[in-house]
Amino acid sequence: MASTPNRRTFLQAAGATASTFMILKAGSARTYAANEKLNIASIGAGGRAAGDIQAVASENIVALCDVDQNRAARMFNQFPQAKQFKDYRVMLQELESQIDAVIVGTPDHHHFPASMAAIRLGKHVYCEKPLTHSVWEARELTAAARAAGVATQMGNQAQAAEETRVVQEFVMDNAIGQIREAHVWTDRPLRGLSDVYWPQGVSRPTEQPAVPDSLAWDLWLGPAPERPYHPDYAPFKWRGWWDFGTGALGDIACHYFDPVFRALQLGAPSTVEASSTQVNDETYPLGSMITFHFPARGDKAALKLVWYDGGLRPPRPKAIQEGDVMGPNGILLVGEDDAVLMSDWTRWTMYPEQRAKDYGAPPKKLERSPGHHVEWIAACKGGAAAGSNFDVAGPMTEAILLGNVALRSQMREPLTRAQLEWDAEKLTFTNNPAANQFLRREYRDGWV
Ligand SMILES: NC(=O)C1=CN([C@@H]2O[C@H](COP(=O)(O)OP(=O)(O)OC[C@H]3O[C@@H](n4cnc5c(N)ncnc54)[C@H](OP(=O)(O)O)[C@@H]3O)[C@@H](O)[C@H]2O)C=CC1
Ligand SMILES: O=C1CO[C@H](CO)[C@@H](O)[C@@H]1O
Repeated sequence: MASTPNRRTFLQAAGATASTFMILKAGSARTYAANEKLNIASIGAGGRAAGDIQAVASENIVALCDVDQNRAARMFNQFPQAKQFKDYRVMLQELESQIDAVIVGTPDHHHFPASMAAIRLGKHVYCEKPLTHSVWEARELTAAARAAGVATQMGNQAQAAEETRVVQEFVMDNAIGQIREAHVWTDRPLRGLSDVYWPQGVSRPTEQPAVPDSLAWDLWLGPAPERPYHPDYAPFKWRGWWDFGTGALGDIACHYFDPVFRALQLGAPSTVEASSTQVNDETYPLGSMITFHFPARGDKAALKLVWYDGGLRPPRPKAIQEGDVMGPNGILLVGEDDAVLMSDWTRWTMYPEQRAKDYGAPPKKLERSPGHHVEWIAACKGGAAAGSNFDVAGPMTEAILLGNVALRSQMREPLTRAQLEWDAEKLTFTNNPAANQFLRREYRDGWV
């Protein structure tokens, strides 16, 4: 099933920004016959992208694009009929009329250019988390997807899980009373006490090893400023570098903030403030704490949400006895009378134990998901919007990435430890204009 010409809803004016070319043809959505399959292209075929491709393999996988032929080899072999590319710009141009939907499973610095290129052609998009690299990009991409009327999903798969429904039902049932405080923590970028997932708090390597034969380094860099190849960037370790990744916060918060945002119906924060170990211009710090304040919403009280990474954790609440595990990653909602709900991301548990026994389980009120990728495929075929469509994922990504702006602002005198006041409507910090420079980034020519 290929896109019909009237599925192409955008005309890109040269040099225009996303918000300047929202041209959507009425009635452009097409209908799908029963059992008709989507034609899907994937940008990224190794790493996480391989998992995303497998998850939609019941559709037609028509094209695979990866800058590293070795890492893509497994998917290339599994889908021999798929056309192979190294440059997604070329792929989208050549196969425009044969593609319905696109997966973006690249490192974070490509999420916006790749997703935006697909949306401009009227393609449905599944983009890995975090939705974008900068706050501005999240706003632009969300607006573009909405205007194009394409089906979208961000890759925070736990949004579809049973446990994410359960915590919402706990809160709907007022199980621990009004929630004014929440804490979210991760071990990233550390792996235990003596290992790391990826480097942070380091400076740029000076050695210049040869680029592996299988890797198109300039395409890997894409929109990011030019620099020599180093294995400390690709694969996987790009997460800790400002130019490529979004640090521990960008890596994990799209998973762990999601149930908090859903259960407590959070939108934009009113303030954000960071405290961390040393920050430099190359990498995110080794450890940080970021505090977000959210205003009251309907019957829900104002909320303080604190993020911890690099192995930092919140103080143990009274309700959780010493000896009870507060693992390397977790989420804590603090209610009234010392009651809390805590998750290790697989299961939510209420404390104190006796209160949990007396309460039991919350009434089942929410519809269950058929699966995260299944939701997106159904939405592409005209079904309901997926749970992390960009209207949901975009605003949460914006809020999360504000934390990185607060972190980076610490480097600039006189911004040290400033509490940044956020005007979401105007996409600007009102009390600290110097911080606004970190809301967006520059791109190399030819990418956005
Ligand atoms: N939802 C989830 O549970 C998970 C999500 N993720 C997300 O998935 C994304 C990818 O992460 P991860 O798989 O660890 O990263 P990798 O570094 O392994 O990159 C994934 C693949 O994309 C390729 N790639 C890199 N740049 C391009 C490009 N310009 N065009 C096409 N392909 C490209 C990589 O090639 P190369 O080997 O050369 O880099 C690699 O094969 C991230 O956004 C991450 O946050 C990651 C893990 C789990
Ligand atoms: O879920 C995940 C598992 O860990 C990876 C490394 O931190 C993340 O990128 C990914 O989103």
